[in-house]
Amino acid sequence: MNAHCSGPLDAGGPVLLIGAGKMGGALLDGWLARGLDPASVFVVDPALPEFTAERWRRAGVRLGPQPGDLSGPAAILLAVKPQAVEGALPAAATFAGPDTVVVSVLAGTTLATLSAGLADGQAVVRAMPNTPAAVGRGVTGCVAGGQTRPEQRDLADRLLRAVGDVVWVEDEGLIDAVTGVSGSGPAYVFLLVETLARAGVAAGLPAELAQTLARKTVEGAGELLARSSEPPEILRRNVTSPNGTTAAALEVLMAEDGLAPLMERAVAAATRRSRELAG
Ligand SMILES: NC(=O)C1=CN([C@@H]2O[C@H](COP(=O)(O)OP(=O)(O)OC[C@H]3O[C@@H](n4cnc5c(N)ncnc54)[C@H](O)[C@@H]3O)[C@@H](O)[C@H]2O)C=CC1
Ligand SMILES: O=C(O)[C@@H]1CCC=N1
Repeated sequence: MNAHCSGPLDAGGPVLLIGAGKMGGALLDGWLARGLDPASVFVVDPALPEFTAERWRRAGVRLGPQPGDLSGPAAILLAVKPQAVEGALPAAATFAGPDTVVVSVLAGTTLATLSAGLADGQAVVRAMPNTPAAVGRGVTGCVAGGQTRPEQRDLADRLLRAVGDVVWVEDEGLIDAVTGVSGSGPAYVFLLVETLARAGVAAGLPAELAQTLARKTVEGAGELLARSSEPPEILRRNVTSPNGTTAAALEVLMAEDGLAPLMERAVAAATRRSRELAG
């Protein structure tokens, strides 16, 4: 697993995180878990919960740096909500130096928007991670701006790889669909747990038992998928006895109006929303 590559994570210089909520916080925890020197990590976030701030402060992370405390970090990781980009980009521009790579995880925020708020020629990477990053099992799709040098792209890759796998695309237009599949994807899986549990209740199970069964089923299936070299289709077939119970369920799920068109519509909606956010 890439998140567990050998040797402590080395960014070759300070790293500034702007926005340390769910996604930024997961990245920061991943960096610390991978051995990045906490004294080289700076965080700007005006609304951190005190217990989170205290945990990072105690780890040695430096919170709320002023421009004089840090100039030209190796990387700036931007992880505010897309709607807050206009407030956060000036801060990034203030701290960035000519060799800083600015890595954004903001949904629907294009390389052009990022570049417009930064100095001419600033290296920029647009990335789309997902929340399993919080347990080192994320997957991030990225695209690098034209001004980004190979070593800056490598640094972005190392920082994102600290929390899971990383894939690069050359065409920025693909990032909207990456968002629709893997950025938002964990929510679809959690909804599956919720709806499977509800269906269990409808089939006669007590609610708590249905929730346990649904949750453990998705956890176990995910782990089996992770550990198996078989494609999901084979793992599905392994559950399905001819004329058995699974076949009966799959007849519903794989019908013309079953899960496939529903998932296609859901991913298309997320992809479309990512494009809308880009304006
Ligand atoms: N949550 C998810 O599943 C994923 C989120 N993303 C992207 O990550 C970004 C952050 O999302 P979440 O972490 O879910 O949101 P969040 O609300 O948990 O975190 C955002 C953080 O930014 C801080 N913030 C707001 N304005 C700021 C400013 N001007 N300067 C510094 N910090 C500021 C807030 O206090 C907050 O802690 C979004 O752009 C989202 O599109 C990307 C992939 C997955
Ligand atoms: O819902 C969102 O907009 C963000 C981006 C991908 C996951 N969460």
